Parts: sequence; C-alpha cells; structure tokens
Amino acid sequence: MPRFSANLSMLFTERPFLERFEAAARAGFAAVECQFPYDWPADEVARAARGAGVEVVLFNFPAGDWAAGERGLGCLPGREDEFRAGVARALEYAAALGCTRLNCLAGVAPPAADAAALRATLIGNLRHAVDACAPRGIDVLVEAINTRDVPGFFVDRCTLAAELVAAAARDRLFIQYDIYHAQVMEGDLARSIARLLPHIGHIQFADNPGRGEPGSGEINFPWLFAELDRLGYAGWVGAEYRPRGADTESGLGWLRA
Ligand SMILES: O=C(O)[C@H](O)C(=O)CO
Ligand SMILES: [Mg+2]
Repeated sequence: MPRFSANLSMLFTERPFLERFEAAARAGFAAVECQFPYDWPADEVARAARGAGVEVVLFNFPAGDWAAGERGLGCLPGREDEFRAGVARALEYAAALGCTRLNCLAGVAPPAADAAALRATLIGNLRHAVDACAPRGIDVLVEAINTRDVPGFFVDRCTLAAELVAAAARDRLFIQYDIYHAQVMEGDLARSIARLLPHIGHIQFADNPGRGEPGSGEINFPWLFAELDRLGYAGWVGAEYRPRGADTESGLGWLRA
C-alpha cells in the first residue's frame, strides 16, 4: 500500500486549520501536506503538527494574489523578485515544519503572452528555487494543473512538466504528478506514471469528474494504488480531494480498504 498523506487544505475542512493535523492523525494518516500554510505563523503550524505526531511532507510556494485569480508566479515575466521572496518565505516555513518538498505552481499565462518568454521565466525561476532549496535538503516540484478547472494554466500536462524538469537540468527538481489533473488532460494514467516515474517526486489524487474521493468517479484507485506499489514508487501519495460528505472521516473508506 502506498504511503498516504492528507492534504489539509481540502480534507478535514470541517475543522479550523490547526485542528486538522490532529484529525488527520486520528484518522490514521502519518503524514499531512497543505497548499498554503502562510495564513498561520510557522511556529503555530509546527506545534500543531508536532502535537499530532504527523510529518509535514509538502506545501506550495506562495502563488500570488489568489483572490484575484492568480494561481502561481512561476511563469510570469516581471514577477521574478516576488517569486524569489516567496521561495525565501517558503524556506522559513519548511525549516520550522521539517518539510523537505516544495511545489511550484507555474501560474496562468497572461492573455497574448509569448509562450517562449513564459517558458524561459519558469525555467529560470525553477533553477533559482532549486539552488536555494537543495542546499537545505529540500526538493522542488512542478505540477501540471488541468485547464478545465484553471483556464490558461501554463503547465497543463505532466509531459510538459517533464520537459521543463529536463530543460532546467537540476538535481532535486521533480514532477508533482496529480492523478486528477492528469486524468482530465491526458488519461492513460498507469503508462504515464510508469514512463515518468524516475522524475516523479510526489503524487496527489482525486477522482474524476468532480474531484471527489476515490470511488466517487471513473478512476480505478484500488488497481492504481497497487500499480504504484508494483512500479516501486516509494514517495508520498497525497489525498487532495473534496470529501463528498459533511465530514471527511465518512469518506475514508478507500484508506481503510
Ligand atoms: O490544485 C492542485 O492540484 C494543487 O496541488 C494545488 O495545491 C493548487 O492549489
Ligand atoms: Mg495537486
């Protein structure tokens, strides 16, 4: 069985953020991740994780003005200083939390932007992030997000994420393979995971359609989880879905199974 982590930005949201760590531990998770911890002081987040006895395995670099529709700064020309400040902030949280993986969201391509300029900006930012993170023992990830949910997201396929990882040419830079986004955009999950496996540093999942828990849609998760074992994937697999019921616990049948 893969090693599962609970994404606390989507699971256990029936509780305040700092209480979700304990809830995840009680439900059987040894590890948690989140999208953005920055609304809470790093020492309070660290205390919650320590108190619950869970490892914090992943979160994202700051991603710009979320309320205004921004979904990452990685590919945005002219925003490099802000991206770098975000890397520094993420590193402070990572140190407090003992977290060794940080995910870069590329962002939404501005209308009529030059794709070559966006790509060059993203590669430069990924190199900067790795150069800042690797000496601290932290891996950097880049994730593909589907453009049905986030129209215009620059890195829309895992194949593109893989190309960017190769182009940036840095050790400790990996793909964050989100099974939900990959199913929407590319399908053929097992073959694609097998092909990209040496470059995958973290996996996340939700079912499709609806981004619900395993069993709510079309993906055969028992088979796919067994396949991750068969392929020898040893990293974390993050549950990043919207629970269907009012409480997260009632939708954890897939974990018990
Ligand atoms: O939406 C996703 O799949 C990402 O993992 C994320 O953290 C964006 O908020
Ligand atoms: Mg994801």
